[in-house]
Amino acid sequence: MENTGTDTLPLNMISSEEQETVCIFGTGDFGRSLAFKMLQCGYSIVFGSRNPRTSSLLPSGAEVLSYSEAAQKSDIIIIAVHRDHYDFLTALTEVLRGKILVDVSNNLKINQYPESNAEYLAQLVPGTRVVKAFNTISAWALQSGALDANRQVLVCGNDSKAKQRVMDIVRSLGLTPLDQGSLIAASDIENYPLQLFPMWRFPFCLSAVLCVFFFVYSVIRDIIYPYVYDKKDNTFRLAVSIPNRVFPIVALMLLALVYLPGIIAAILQLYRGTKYRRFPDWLDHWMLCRKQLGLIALGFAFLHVIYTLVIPIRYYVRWRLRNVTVTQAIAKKENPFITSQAWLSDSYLSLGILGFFFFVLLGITSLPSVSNMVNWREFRFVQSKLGYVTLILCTAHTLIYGGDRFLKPSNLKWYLPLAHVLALIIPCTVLVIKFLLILPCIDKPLTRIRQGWERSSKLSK
Ligand SMILES: NC(=O)C1=CN([C@@H]2O[C@H](COP(=O)(O)OP(=O)(O)OC[C@H]3O[C@@H](n4cnc5c(N)ncnc54)[C@H](OP(=O)(O)O)[C@@H]3O)[C@@H](O)[C@H]2O)C=CC1
Ligand SMILES: [Cu+2]
Repeated sequence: MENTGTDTLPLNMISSEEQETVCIFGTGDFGRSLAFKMLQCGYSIVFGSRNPRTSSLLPSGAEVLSYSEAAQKSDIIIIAVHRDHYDFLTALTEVLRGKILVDVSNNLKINQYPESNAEYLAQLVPGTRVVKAFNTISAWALQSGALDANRQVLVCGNDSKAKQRVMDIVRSLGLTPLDQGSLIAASDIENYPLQLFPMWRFPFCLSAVLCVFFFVYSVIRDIIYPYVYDKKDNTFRLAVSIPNRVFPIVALMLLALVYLPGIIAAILQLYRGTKYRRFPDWLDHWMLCRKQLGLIALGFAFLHVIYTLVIPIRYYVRWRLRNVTVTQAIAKKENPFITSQAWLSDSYLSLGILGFFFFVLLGITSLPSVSNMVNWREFRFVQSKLGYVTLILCTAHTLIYGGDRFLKPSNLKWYLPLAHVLALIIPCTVLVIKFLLILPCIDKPLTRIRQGWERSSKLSK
């Protein structure tokens, strides 16, 4: 078989007038979209197809040949065919020898096959240089030019020259290649487009479960209980009062859960006496999604703030205020001003405002554009110190609110403060243990473990 002249020249030796020819196998959606884009960027395209004839669907300017004819036109061949149909390539082994095959395929499920599609292709057609690329870009995005969402093309392959050439093509299409290493990375790259918010799943599920639990609890307490015992219709509370009880509780619990894994990890390290042992998988995963947990908590805190701001304009609140005033006027009674009450109410509001302020600051510093501007130590300082300040303020806010509302002797019924007690268990535990951990008698051995002292002293023995 004879090769045409250009395909053996490296990219940088081709003069600017001469277009690089790239071959695309498969005239389906993806093959066409990629060809369209590449033609725009000055490549010349040869399609390989089972029935080579030009159709109106294909971009003009592209040649369509049979698979084996097309393969001879270029030393880069993009395989825009589904993995299930790769078999025909075995018959082309001789034509394809030494060429770069670009595997763009995706699967329908995560880990659908024992080996990645790219590794399978490399086994199927020995003597070729397989590079995985383009699978993270959709045909639609290529054609519509709507590439602001995801411009990143993950690339991997065992042959570094081949990989480099594919990355050059990616770059010339206005996309950003990201070198992921050897072909072993292909299975991760293939799973990537199939994942649905992997880091968000646990935080979402957890917050949904917490919301439902506290919502049901509040409905029983504020609506069903008064109805059964006093025949009072409190259903209007479903709209504002109950959400405004559920959201702050969930926000506080999630914020505490951001700091709980760090504490569990510290206890584990203290117990094991070394940092050189892997944490259990659940703890690892929990540590990795702390940022997502924190951002969801911030979302709930936002909702709590907004719901709280509308309290004065609620019909029920205005009605009660007027009613109490009128009743007192008729009875010629006056409410004494209780300074301790004023203190309690003002301090819990102030703690809430400050807690929210630090919470927002925490959220802002976790944005990549901000965290890129601080070094690791500064980032740790902000996320840890500021985080604990936020947690302390929000816990104190809830504590005073709960105490003020529910621990008055007249209100003290077992079912009343349960939600607040539950909400406070985790934050208080986290804060108490954190306080113990910074005591010198515990902090010193922990620091030694974290600096790897135990290991070096063991090694020197
Ligand atoms: N569509 C997308 O958005 C994306 C697709 N991909 C990947 O690109 C590859 C192609 O996808 P797409 O273009 O959407 O798929 P299509 O079904 O639209 O096209 C597949 C092409 O494969 C060729 N083919 C070769 N052998 C066979 C066979 N035995 N049966 C059927 N077709 C065969 C056909 O071309 P011909 O008739 O010319 O021989 C056909 O047009 C897939 O591996 C996919 O995972 C990756 C990222 C995004
Ligand atoms: Cu509050």
